[in-house]
Amino acid sequence: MTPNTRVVLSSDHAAIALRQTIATHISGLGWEVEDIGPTTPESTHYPEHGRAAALRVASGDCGLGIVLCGTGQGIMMAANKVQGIRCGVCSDTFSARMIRQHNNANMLALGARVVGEGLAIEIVDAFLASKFEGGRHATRVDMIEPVAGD
Ligand SMILES: O=C(CO)[C@H](O)[C@H](O)COP(=O)(O)O
Repeated sequence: MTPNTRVVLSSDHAAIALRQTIATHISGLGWEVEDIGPTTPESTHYPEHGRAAALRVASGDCGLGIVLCGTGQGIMMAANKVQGIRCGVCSDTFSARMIRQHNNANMLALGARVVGEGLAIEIVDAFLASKFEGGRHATRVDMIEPVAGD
């Protein structure tokens, strides 16, 4: 099967410039980019943007997603509420590699108020270049299931 090389990007107002820089960068690497905004700097709500990007990945329309907000945390939480999404927030390249290799993450979250542009690009590169290793990690990823709280 041909891998889906389409990557969806979204952010809130805190990360527009970094998101656009990443879009240009990965497009230059040959990835097909779906940048779903926003493009204007008005204050907006990260849950909406996290969900919108996650739905594009969960539907199979995009193979991977990259979402950004001030810390990366809120938009990661929102993305992970969509069934089938495994999104990790990363501030280092080791974690970006591991969330693909061990956790089969299909989305990466970044904090534009946490990491600078150079590091963010390296994190994105590490994420996109890494592949799920399967094996014992597949068993564990399959165990990540929603459960009702008490
Ligand atoms: O990081 C975020 C969520 O995790 C948001 O980007 C942040 O909370 C937005 O803050 P503000 O409205 O003050 O710009």
